[in-house]
Order: sequence, then C-alpha cells, then structure tokens
Amino acid sequence: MEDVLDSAVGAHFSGLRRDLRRLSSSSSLPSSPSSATCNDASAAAPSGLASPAPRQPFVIGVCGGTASGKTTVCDMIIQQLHDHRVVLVNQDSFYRGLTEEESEHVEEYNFDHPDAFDTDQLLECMGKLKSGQSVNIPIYDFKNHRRCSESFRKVNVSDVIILEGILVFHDQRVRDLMDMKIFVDTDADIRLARRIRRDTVERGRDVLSVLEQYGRFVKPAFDDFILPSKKYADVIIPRGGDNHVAIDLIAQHIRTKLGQHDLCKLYPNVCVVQTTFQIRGMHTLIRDREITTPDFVFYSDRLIRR
Ligand SMILES: Nc1ncnc2c1ncn2[C@@H]1O[C@H](COP(=O)(O)OP(=O)(O)O)[C@@H](O)[C@H]1O
Ligand SMILES: O=c1ccn([C@@H]2O[C@H](COP(=O)(O)O)[C@@H](O)[C@H]2O)c(=O)[nH]1
Repeated sequence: MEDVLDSAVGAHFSGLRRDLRRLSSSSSLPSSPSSATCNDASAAAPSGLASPAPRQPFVIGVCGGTASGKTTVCDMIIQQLHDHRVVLVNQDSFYRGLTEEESEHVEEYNFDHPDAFDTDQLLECMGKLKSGQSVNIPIYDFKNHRRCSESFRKVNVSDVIILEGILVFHDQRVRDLMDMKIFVDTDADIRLARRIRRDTVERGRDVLSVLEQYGRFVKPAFDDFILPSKKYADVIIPRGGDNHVAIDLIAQHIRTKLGQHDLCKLYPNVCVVQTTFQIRGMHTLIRDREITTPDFVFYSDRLIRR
C-alpha cells in the first residue's frame, strides 16, 4: 500500500527535453552531465531522427482463491479506467482441457494444480500483447472442460492488460511480466458459498460434486499454491469487490502510472525518477525561498544528476 500512497503524491520527471539541439545551445540549462537522467539511447540521436521505442502496456496481475471476487474487482477497475484502453486476460482461458480418457474420470482431475494450465502458451500470448501485437486467446468451456476448438477471443493492443487467475503469481516468468500485483483476499467460507452457487447455476454441477472437488483439490491447492503466492502481492484487497476504498486507490495509482506513460510517449528521452523520501526532501528544499544559493545549487545538481 505504501507504493500506492507514494505514487499518488506525484512522480518526478527528469530530462524533459523535446529538442536536444535547441537544449544544448541554451545557456540557461546545464549541458551534458545532466543528461544522465535521460534515456541514453534516444538522447544519443538528434530528436526527430530516432524513432521512439513503443511504450509497453501496464500489466496488472490479479490473484486470489476461487470465487474471491477477482473478476468482480477487475470489472470495477476497468470501469474506473474508462478513458483508457484496458483488456482482461483470464488464466482460465489457458486450461489445457481434458482428453477423452481424462473426461471419463473428471472427478479425478485436479483443475487447481499449476500443471492444469498451459503456461507456455499464456506467456507467448502475453509477450505478444506486451510487444504491441494483437492475439487470439482460447475460449474455455467449464461445462465440458474443453477449449472451444473453432472460436477464439481476439485481444487487441491496449494501455493496460489485466491478467486474472487463481495461479497467476505461481510462476516467476508470469510474475515478471507484471507491473503491479493485486491479491484478492476473501474469507474461505464466503468463497465456498459463492462457488457452490456459481458452479451449480453457471457451470452445470451439483452441490455434492462441488463439495467433493472443493475438499479434495480446491482447498489443498489454495493452501499449497495460492496462499503462499500472496507474499508477492503489492496490494492486498480484503473483502474483494466490497472494498471500494482499495479499488479507488488502485485505480488512482494506475491513472498516475498511465499519466507518466503518456508523457513518455510525447517525450521519448524522458526518464521518470521513482519517488523516494530523499527526492521529495530535495524538492522541498529547492522550492524553499529561504534556501541559500550554495544549498540550492547542491540539491538541484543532485536531482539533475540522478
Ligand atoms: N462482493 C460480492 N458480493 C456478492 N457476491 C459477489 C461479490 N463478489 C463476487 N460475487 C459473486 O461471487 C461469484 C464469484 O465472483 P467472481 O468475481 O467471478 O470471482 P472469481 O473471479 O475470483 O472466481 C460470482 O457469482 C459473483 O457474482
Ligand atoms: O473445467 C474446469 C476448470 C476449472 N475449474 C475450477 O475453476 C476454478 C478457477 O476459476 P475461478 O473463476 O477462479 O473460481 C478452480 O478452482 C477449478 O477448480 C473447474 O471446476 N472445472
């Protein structure tokens, strides 16, 4: 939560220079040493000649136990970010699907184990999306435990990608794709009650089979894989979709990040310096009208050279 609050205070933009030639001839601004704050690759080429590298989408991982409210939280975040392009990718889409033989003994199959997902395919799709390509994502049918063989969901390039699922924090390669990790933390009794209702109404199950599957696979996998992955979260949302304060804070943080993102698109050589107490302290000092000239020069120089 510290990160959310810290960023809400505001980011610090350094090396905000649109035209390098104009800047180097300016006597009022420091010359080459200060360019340490700029992206070196783009700073090396004169503005207008280098084509700016496309900015990558902001990737948010949303993890949590079954029926914790992951999808609900994602929908609420998407609603709040209505002025940005946001796509939702569900880990469920990457269930391998059962073979004929496995289908005959479906009650034996563990859908809550990491091996039930084709994580390599998920990584490939996410890699393409991050690099600006649209992808076709499989559609999974929970009633037949299979993927629809003919149809896919086309997911287009966007500013924000939300990746949601019970095991999205399990594999380090998947975690490494994420700029922000959210864990939805909802009481186990509430999750079980919701799961019974959802699976009987929407996924063609009966109560006994839901309870049997829950005790045999769902709860043990929660204890073995999902709960231990909570430590990777940047933000934990108690009570899921009921926690409007947490969701507002998260949406505010994402908007701040996207603001930086837009600025970086305009000025390819801009480098955003992460806010720290030290940086905030230095900004406070140089804005103080009482500051001595040597101190002003000292702290300004430190900020410029970061
Ligand atoms: N805050 C809530 N209050 C009541 N029902 C909820 C709440 N959040 C989710 N649900 C219901 O619980 C079920 C599971 O929610 P969902 O968001 O799909 O969870 P998940 O994606 O974690 O499986 C759905 O039927 C949904 O309508
Ligand atoms: O064919 C299937 C595939 C998955 N499941 C169960 O789904 C949940 C994960 O989905 P949530 O929406 O996050 O609850 C997982 O616990 C699997 O047990 C299934 O029953 N059948």
